[in-house]
Amino acid sequence: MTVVMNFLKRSPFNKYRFLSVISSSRCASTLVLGEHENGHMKQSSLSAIEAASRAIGVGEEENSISVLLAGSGESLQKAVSHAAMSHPSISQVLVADSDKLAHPLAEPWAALVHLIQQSGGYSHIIAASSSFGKNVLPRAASLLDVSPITDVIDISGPKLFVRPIYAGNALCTVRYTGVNPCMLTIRSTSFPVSLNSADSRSEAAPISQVDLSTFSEDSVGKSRYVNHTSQDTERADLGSARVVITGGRALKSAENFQLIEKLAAKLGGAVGATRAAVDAGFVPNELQVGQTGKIVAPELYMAFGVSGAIQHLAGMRDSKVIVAVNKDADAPIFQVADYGLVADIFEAIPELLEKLPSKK
Ligand SMILES: Cc1cc2nc3c(=O)[nH]c(=O)nc-3n(C[C@H](O)[C@H](O)[C@H](O)COP(=O)(O)OP(=O)(O)OC[C@H]3O[C@@H](n4cnc5c(N)ncnc54)[C@H](O)[C@@H]3O)c2cc1C
Repeated sequence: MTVVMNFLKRSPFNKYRFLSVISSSRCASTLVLGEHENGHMKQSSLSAIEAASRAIGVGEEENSISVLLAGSGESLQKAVSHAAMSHPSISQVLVADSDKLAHPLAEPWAALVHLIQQSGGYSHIIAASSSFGKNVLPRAASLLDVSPITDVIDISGPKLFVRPIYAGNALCTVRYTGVNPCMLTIRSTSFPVSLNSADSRSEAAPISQVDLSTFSEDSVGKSRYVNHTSQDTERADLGSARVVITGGRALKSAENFQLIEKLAAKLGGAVGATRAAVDAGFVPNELQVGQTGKIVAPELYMAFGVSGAIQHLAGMRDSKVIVAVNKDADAPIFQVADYGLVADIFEAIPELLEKLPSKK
């Protein structure tokens, strides 16, 4: 289905651009899968709306964007009110209110998307490349018998998308030539929502209830909700933080990793970790940055005792300013760093903690 057509060299990270063909059609009507927590639509879903509004509508006369929220109870109602005011491009908010959808489980959600597509006939369905989106979208695509395009970082036209391949060492341009809907997951770091466009509506978008009378029960009960743990809300969210302070295996223990946490607190940033640090049990898995962890692109990324393995770089190389501290002058992290310090982290971090002013 995917045909590689040409190769273009890309600098400075030795990336290559491929053009491959998957398929095409005209008018855009987009369904965005909205994730919500504590009565708020998540920032990553706002990025999915931003992606839909910025790019899918290119060259189209009209691009209507419907945002789908599912769940039950007060939290859903609050999230719906938030979503309806959250972005100027939203045409309507669709609400699927049912106990069967109380938790964001992939199987009932995929069945819901299938049901809505039957009546809505959307040209595009978009979700953020979060655990939720990566879980739901391929299942829904399978029910709709289309091939999804994942991890999109740029949209050149309604059916023309750019996505990284080979751990971010190459970029692939994909043309979708399949039938509707064209289904995408997008990297939220590539579609930041500007403060001007968020919260800039004077009136709430219309809200419609989804008719669930034909919702299939078959999908319910295939997976079971156990519990939900959420990151410490005091700390900046790793996926959207402006500053990320990351520690590697060199920290040696969970106790020493507190140096990274103290520095992050001082700079008002989020804590990140390499897979080696996670595997060694210094910090939980949710802090892992990289190919198999979170993708981040903060204003400032500081890496302490991180070698710069290709799988780690895949998750942070798009950061605006990269600072690396490593005692090995030949560590690969220095090849992507804007500022590098060859030093022992157990000397450098305490000195930084002492000399840096605290964030107000
Ligand atoms: C399929 C696959 C997926 C993967 N996904 C990820 C991923 O998502 N994220 C990820 O991070 N990794 C991932 N990895 C693992 C990756 O290949 C590396 O093993 C890992 O990133 C290394 O972590 P590290 O830099 O902390 O450790 P190391 O490679 O051991 O590097 C430690 C560094 O610390 C330096 N150092 C040691 N002591 C000090 C000191 N006192 N002061 C200063 N510097 C010091 C050393 O010079 C060295 O450069 C993946 C691997 C595979 C195979």
